[in-house]
Amino acid sequence: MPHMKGDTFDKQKAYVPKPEGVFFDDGREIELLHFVYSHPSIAEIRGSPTGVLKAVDEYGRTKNYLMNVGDDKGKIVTELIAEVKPGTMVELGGYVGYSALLFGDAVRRAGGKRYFSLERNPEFAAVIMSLVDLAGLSDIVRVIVGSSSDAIKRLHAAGTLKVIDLMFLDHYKPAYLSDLKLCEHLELVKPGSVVAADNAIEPGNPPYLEYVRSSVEKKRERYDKGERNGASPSGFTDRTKNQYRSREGEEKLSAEIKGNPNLIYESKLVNSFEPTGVPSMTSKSHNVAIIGYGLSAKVFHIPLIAAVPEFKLYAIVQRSPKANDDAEKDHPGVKGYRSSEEMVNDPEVDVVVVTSTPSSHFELTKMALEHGKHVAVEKPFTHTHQEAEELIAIAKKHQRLITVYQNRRWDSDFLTLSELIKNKTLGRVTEVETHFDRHSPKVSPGREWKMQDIGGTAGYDLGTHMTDQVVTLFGMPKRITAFIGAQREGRSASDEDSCTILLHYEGMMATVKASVISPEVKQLRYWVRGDKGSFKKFYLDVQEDQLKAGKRPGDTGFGVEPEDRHGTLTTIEDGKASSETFPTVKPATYVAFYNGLAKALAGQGELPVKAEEASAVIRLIELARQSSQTGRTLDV
Ligand SMILES: C[S@@+](CC[C@H](N)C(=O)[O-])C[C@H]1O[C@@H](n2cnc3c(N)ncnc32)[C@H](O)[C@@H]1O
Repeated sequence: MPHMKGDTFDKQKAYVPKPEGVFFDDGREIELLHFVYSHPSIAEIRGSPTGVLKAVDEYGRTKNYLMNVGDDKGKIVTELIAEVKPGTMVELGGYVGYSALLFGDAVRRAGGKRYFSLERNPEFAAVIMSLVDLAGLSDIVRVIVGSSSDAIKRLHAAGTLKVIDLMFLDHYKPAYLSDLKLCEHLELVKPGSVVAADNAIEPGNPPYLEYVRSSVEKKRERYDKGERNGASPSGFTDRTKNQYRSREGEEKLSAEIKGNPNLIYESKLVNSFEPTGVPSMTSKSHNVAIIGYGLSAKVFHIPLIAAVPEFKLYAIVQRSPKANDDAEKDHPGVKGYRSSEEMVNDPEVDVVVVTSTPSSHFELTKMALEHGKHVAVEKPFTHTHQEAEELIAIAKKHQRLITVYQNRRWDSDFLTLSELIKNKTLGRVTEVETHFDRHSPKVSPGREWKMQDIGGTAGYDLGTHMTDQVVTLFGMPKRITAFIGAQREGRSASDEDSCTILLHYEGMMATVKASVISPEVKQLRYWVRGDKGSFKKFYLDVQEDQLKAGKRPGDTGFGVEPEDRHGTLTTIEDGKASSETFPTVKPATYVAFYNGLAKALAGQGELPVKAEEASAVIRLIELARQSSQTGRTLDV
């Protein structure tokens, strides 16, 4: 798409700024008609869509603000029209006809037949008709007066509208999703249809964006549950919700419609400018800088960031690139920094992702926060929980967000287990075993150097993942007993490579286990028992291996566990046990972490992992190591 961040706006064509209070329906629309019809060049304007548009722009520049799509954003859609060549195009929300003139003309030039402009306000609709007539576009543009959902139903029932090749959504924000689902339901929007939505990011339309970006599986799950459009819109400000209320009354959404969950949307965000010169959409896109260019950056963070449209990989800090390992070569166009100090002074950086060695997390995170950046820290958050608390305080002071990449909260088998526990299938849980075992009896320095300066891999690496999962499900334990040591031959006990951590709860014990000596055909992952059932699961989540093999979020099968790896659910009825394979849920995938962060940055949700939660986990790891060193059970 042509208009990306960095493009400039031609100030000469700027409309007058949008006023804080009333900005439409105060007589300006009729005044616009008089302005156009009494224009000195009316003779040349007649019959010319471009001429009428020019006159409308002149009014917006010299008289009053108009909520038109404008020249810049308009270009994105006219280019789309030239590409898609729609036979039939529909716009929801016509206002004074700017988009109808611009796009109706483009549809005609691309060989299309019909442009429907749906406008709820009859006075605005009359303005559109008048300008369309003046521009000589009456043969192609039809203005339909009424609320979009009623109009769509009527056009469909009359057989006038059979398919929508291209749809432009620019009306009542909460109706974007309900009207899209209505069009899916009536099979007006079907495979091959293209939908362009204005203001999806700014001022924002989270329900719509979430829907078009959801997987078919997720949509189907909701559909099967009977989820319909909410009659009362959520996720919008009152100003947006009530925008047209005073004149038009309450907007009625077609709440009975469930849509077609089987459609797959390819979703793209495009940055541009409002006709006033205010950037549209760009303001909420965040430049990300990654500190460190090792496995974690390459395998996890970079592909996941690339999957979230609100983020742009902007810079990578790599201290010493090598001929065969050079971030700048691997990512042309991304800024390369040799030092984090230099990077944090770059005002373009919005979010810093810290993937360097764990012992450096504290200092680098502190520095980034103090330079006004939001920070996502790779796990383990810090070495000590005092450090973690200090970072939380610094983030608060600077009003920045801080989160920790505890990605295993989005392991598909963990989400499956969470479901089983939440819906009480297992009854009252009495024992949890969570394992991260492998058979690697030889020391492999490549894997472990990263953790050596904070005491080996066991507690801080695998321990933090698994403890975080347990705490996410059950909260903080009351006491802790641990054995953390070395299983590999010839290692001193302080070279921790394995751990058994017992987390004591009221009436429940959780065992967190990481072993490096575990000769098995298939490794145990979870064994969770309750008074109604038990869940046993082998194998690890597939995402890490898939990412390492080059598979990317959005690729077919990403995150999906093969059926022969699914877990077993055993339940008891009348004292008799029976077992069945229990399907692993379809994954939210690790992208959920960055999607959550984007939402939190937009003020539309909580952080995906709260730093306080990650700090509590570090505290448990510290206690576990202390318990192991002293041979005692410790209170938490
Ligand atoms: C942002 S303006 C449209 C601007 C227009 N597309 C352009 O670029 O020239 C939004 C319009 O949607 C109309 N509208 C709001 N809710 C509507 C609904 N449910 N059905 C049809 N039109 C609606 C408003 O009356 C307003 O004129």
